[in-house]
Amino acid sequence: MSEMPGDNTRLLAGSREGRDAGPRGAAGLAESPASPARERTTEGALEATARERATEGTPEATARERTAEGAPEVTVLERASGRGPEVTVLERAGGGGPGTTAAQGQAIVTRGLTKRFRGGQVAVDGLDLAVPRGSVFGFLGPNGSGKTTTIRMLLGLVTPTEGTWEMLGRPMPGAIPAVLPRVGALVEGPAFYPYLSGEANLRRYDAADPAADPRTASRRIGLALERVGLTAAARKRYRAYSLGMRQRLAIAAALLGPRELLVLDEPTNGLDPQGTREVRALVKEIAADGTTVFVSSHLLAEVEQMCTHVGVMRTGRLVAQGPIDEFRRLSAGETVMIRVETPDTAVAAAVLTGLGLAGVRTGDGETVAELGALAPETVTAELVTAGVAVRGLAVQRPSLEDVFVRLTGEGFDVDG
Ligand SMILES: Nc1ncnc2c1ncn2[C@@H]1O[C@H](COP(=O)(O)OP(=O)(O)OP(=O)(O)O)[C@@H](O)[C@H]1O
Repeated sequence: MSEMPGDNTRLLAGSREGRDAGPRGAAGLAESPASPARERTTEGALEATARERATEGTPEATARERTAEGAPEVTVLERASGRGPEVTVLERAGGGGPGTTAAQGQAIVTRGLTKRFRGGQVAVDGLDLAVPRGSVFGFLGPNGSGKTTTIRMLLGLVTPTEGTWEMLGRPMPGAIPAVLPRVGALVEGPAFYPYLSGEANLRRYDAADPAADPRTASRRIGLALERVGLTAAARKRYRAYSLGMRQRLAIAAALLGPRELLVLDEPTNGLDPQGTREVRALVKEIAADGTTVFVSSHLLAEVEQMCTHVGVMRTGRLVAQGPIDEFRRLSAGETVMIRVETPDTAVAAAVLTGLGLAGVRTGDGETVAELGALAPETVTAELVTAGVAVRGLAVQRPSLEDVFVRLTGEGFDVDG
């Protein structure tokens, strides 16, 4: 999505006025604006802040969960309100104590990054992002939640209204000339010529980069094609490429040169299932080579498959962030339910209550309870012994999506 011409937002630090500057025309940012207050936990732990987004005056409940022995602690402060809590689960930026700047362990750090478009639309609101080096960071959020705008700010294509950011340990946008050559990006797909081969297209692309040495172009292009698995199809015309091959060529264009960070905006959007699989596999391969990958998506399933870390956006705000394993651990700690399908709902309820299960309730042809530590086979045996006609029995374990919905109040597309 491109910025409106004449956007005259300005940097808080006042280093630039008026129009956005291109990547090479950017001036330095000064001090970071104050970040929102945030509950601190111990070194390496997750941090959490909760903000009320429901009605005033509701009682505040505090829940502290220790997920596992020695595991990072997640503090969830929530208001007992009708809607889900708004929780920011933030991993502390790379081991830095108070007073340290963005740690070298982070590929991207933002503080209070905000974009307000002309007309007042706040596309990104006070973003505090921490993307560890070596991670595959899934930037997850529904359409319109501010992912593209964030990526464009990170790359210096759109000027933030407020906030600061660092990439590869350097303050931006001042360090853009030094940093961007080490960053590959795919924001809007590059336009390729249909009648030229993949290789010839990359050659044109490479030639347009003033920083690229023409004497080493062939080597760069060969390596990029090899990296995305298109060496054999290098001389085929672009129009004969499948959707997946086309997207892999676009990623090759972002990989012309050694990159420490690859930024991909919805790289599987519009692809067929085969193309989607190819791109996901490629992302994993690139990450396995040591490149940090920051990839946006509106599909939770995709982020789950590809990513080691996740940041969740909703209406311009980052509502949860951390290693995907931590979210998995949270989901493992959630209540497992048992659902018994039976015409004998009252007897079944009595059996489950007798077994000490909590939250027993009956519905139309079913009895439901929290399974707790009991084995489902124990429950089944007791039901049968009591003469309950069991037509079906299901154990419902919460999914990662359940955790995200609880944390963010937001559902995600789960197809693909
Ligand atoms: N140039 C612009 N001028 C005004 N509003 C804009 C501009 N670009 C984006 N927006 C608005 O900012 C919000 C966030 O858009 P953005 O494209 O960043 O979201 P997204 O999460 O990437 O969604 P999508 O995947 O649909 O692009 C949207 O409401 C969008 O309409």
